[in-house]
Amino acid sequence: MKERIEGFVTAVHRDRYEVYVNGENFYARLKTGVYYSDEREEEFPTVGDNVVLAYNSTGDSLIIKTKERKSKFSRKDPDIGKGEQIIAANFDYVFIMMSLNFDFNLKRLERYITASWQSGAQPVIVLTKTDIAEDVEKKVELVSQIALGADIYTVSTITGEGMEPLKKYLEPDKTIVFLGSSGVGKSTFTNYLLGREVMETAGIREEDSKGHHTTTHRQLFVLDNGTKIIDTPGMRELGMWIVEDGMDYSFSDIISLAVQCRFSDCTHTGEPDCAVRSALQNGTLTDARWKNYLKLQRESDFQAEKESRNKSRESKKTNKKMVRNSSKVNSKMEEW
Ligand SMILES: Nc1nc2c(ncn2[C@@H]2O[C@H](COP(=O)(O)OP(=O)(O)OP(=O)(O)O)[C@@H](O)[C@H]2O)c(=O)[nH]1
Ligand SMILES: [Zn+2]
Repeated sequence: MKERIEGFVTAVHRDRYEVYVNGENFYARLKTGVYYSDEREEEFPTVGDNVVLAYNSTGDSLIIKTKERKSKFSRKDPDIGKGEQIIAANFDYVFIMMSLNFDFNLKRLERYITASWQSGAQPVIVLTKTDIAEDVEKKVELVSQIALGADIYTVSTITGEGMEPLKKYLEPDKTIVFLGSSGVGKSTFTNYLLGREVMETAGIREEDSKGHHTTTHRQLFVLDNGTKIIDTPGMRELGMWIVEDGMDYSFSDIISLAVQCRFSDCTHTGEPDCAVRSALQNGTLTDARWKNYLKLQRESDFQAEKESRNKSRESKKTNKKMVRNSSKVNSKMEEW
């Protein structure tokens, strides 16, 4: 019998995964019987996922299980029946990066913050390019009004100003993802953390199905001290989806309250130490706003239920389609 080991996914390619186990990166494939059966028991792994493998010393190992995720970013994808495409998993902090000059936009920031709380991780707001920005103090004040529960930092990766305090997030066993528009300085920031190595050179060469060599990029870095950094093209696209989709993300205040409740599954209907109820009592959260939020939730629950009904009806068809789509998504990542 093959040896069973655990590791985490550092890159997703067309039909191969890079998995990191005890300081070593190697290739693995999904075990067909587990991942491609009609009653697919396991979620397809994504970057950051902890997986169980049947180790093979002479070739690709086989991934036999995707372990439960503590956090995830996903995107509803109408093309795949069940409709969820997981972008990244198991991160602790979402560094929401926004530039203090041309890119500064509070509405967008609010969406990023809400999406980050919903992912199950902690948002950290990093306002970049202080060296070329104006009215920094005023902008920070505006951000603090919508950032409830998230810490705010201002940095310049060019001068190094403000970078020191962020080092406290770089703990071993913590994982960080970056969320932000193109050009705000995510790569520059990552290179700074990596000691100014050039990210581009971290690419690896892989042979695609037609025998062509394609250069792909690292999707998860491990810093010397063990901190993991996820930087996938999917995260870059996610930023755009969050901005473009029709969902109302303007309830970041309520979501940041809810994560402060004593119980993580608090229903805010009478549990002790409920941050939502106490905000309603002291007036920091108005009744009207709370009711509005509940209404929105009911609507999205109804939507989700409808989707799952449709899904079970089309279960068989969907499963086959999902397999096709997942390889499409992966190949899209490679093109980046
Ligand atoms: N003045 C100034 N420029 C910066 C700073 N950080 C990044 N830049 C510049 O901003 C530009 C974009 O930076 P990137 O790090 O590539 O931005 P990105 O967020 O990774 O962008 P994408 O790769 O498109 O997602 C580059 O020209 C950087 O040199 C900063 O703190 N101050
Ligand atoms: Zn509560």
